[in-house]
Amino acid sequence: MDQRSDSENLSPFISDRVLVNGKVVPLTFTRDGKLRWNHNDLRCLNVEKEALGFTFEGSRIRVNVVVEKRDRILCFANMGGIGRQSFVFEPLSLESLTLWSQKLRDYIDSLGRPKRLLIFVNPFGGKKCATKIFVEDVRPCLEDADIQFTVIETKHQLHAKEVVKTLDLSKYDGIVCVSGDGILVEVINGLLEREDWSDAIKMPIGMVPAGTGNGMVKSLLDSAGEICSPSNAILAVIRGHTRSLDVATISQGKTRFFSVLMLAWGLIADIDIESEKYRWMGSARIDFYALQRITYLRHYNGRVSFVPAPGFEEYGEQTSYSGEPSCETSTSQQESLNIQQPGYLGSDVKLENMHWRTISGPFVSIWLHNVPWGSEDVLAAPNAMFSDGYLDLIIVKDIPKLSLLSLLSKMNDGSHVHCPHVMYLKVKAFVLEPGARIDDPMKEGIIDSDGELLARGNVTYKGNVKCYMAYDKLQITVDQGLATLFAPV
Ligand SMILES: Nc1ncnc2c1ncn2[C@@H]1O[C@H](COP(=O)(O)OP(=O)(O)OP(=O)(O)O)[C@@H](O)[C@H]1O
Repeated sequence: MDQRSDSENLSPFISDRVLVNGKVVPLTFTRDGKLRWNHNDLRCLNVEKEALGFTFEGSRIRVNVVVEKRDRILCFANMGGIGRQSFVFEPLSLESLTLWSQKLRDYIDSLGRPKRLLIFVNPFGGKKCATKIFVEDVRPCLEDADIQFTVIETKHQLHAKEVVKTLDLSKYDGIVCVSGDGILVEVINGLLEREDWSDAIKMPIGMVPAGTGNGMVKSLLDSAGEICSPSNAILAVIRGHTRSLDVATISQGKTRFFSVLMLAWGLIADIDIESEKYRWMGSARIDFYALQRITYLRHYNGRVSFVPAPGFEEYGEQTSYSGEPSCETSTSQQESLNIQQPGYLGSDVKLENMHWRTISGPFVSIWLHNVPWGSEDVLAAPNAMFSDGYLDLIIVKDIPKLSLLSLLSKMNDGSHVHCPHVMYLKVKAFVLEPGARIDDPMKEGIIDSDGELLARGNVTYKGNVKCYMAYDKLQITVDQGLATLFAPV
């Protein structure tokens, strides 16, 4: 809260007569960060909220401003809800010009905004329009804000992760992903696989929606009441506010995968991954394949164990920690990704000292979520919080097909969690022991984390993507607020 009195706030950094639109007017820059001038009527510009930066044009200063479209008078570019404008003034002497630029620079610097960004653009993500989004929505704002940036267009899967693992992080104040959630996950994994992971993971990461799901950036913008658009997303980066984000470590033997969005096994994973073969249908592929999966509903044997958050202890049966998953079975699909890393090993909490509960299958779906939105129109876990140190667990065991259909249709507003066939709780740690299908014990399932194929069992989806882990017991722990994201306030 601003402790300063009104008179302190209104005392000027600088007050002077300047030229605005050919007319000499008094202009004041007060300590509350507002520029005030009188041009026919009293005008006020909140530098922190509205100004991206300023540039010189000879003896004039151009303050580059963003305004919501409904407020705009003049707009140079249509940015989906946001317009770019500028306020130009001309100090009457060289000394005055120097003083104005110094005061504005000092104020903007005091806001802690990033000055140098590394930007990944994934031309392959979503509708393949990341490059267009970068050129039309992102770059003009960065230029207005006078931010230096280096752009890397990702060339293949794991390219962003490779870059981040060896990057000289001292050259940047943040990393921005113009992509879907996949590049974010690669960046997080790259940072945590570095030897200097404990410093590296403090690097703020920004997201600009250019993928299919965009669950993370939707969660960030929605939590601030903003629509999920590239312009709102890049403004959050430029303004430089951050929030911390829980990171889940999924481990199996010595293999680790760091997840920030979700883990799914059963129905959701099957729909997410297997519907890839209908990618030619566009976004309709998910609905089409979901219908197919409900019609021929699969039930999986298996077991989940978890440490419930306070208030959720009534779920499941009491059990004890069954020990770390050690996976001997290295499948051929997993080998190239199952590499020992020198980085972060996961939380060092004493899992054996915690109070474990367990639920046995058959299951229709197991879904763990770190943030509320799974994609722009799926509010998967309405109570999930960015840094509460817990994952939201959504379990569906048995359910009539019609109820399941209605449940899926309720996911766009999060009301599916109130369905009587759904268990919805928060957990601190989690163990998954995935089994085979009830109807055909020769067939197993898929484990999906953050849109990546984490593991696949026998005789299921045959995509040519390699898996990180074997279809076997795996464990998940949560590190509260380990990562940092640029976020609107
Ligand atoms: N040039 C490229 N060609 C092919 N794949 C790429 C390329 N660059 C990155 N990738 C891979 O594309 C995958 C998907 O990327 P991204 O997450 O940006 O989009 P998406 O899957 O459409 O969106 P979302 O994850 O939000 O659903 C990532 O796994 C990434 O490694």
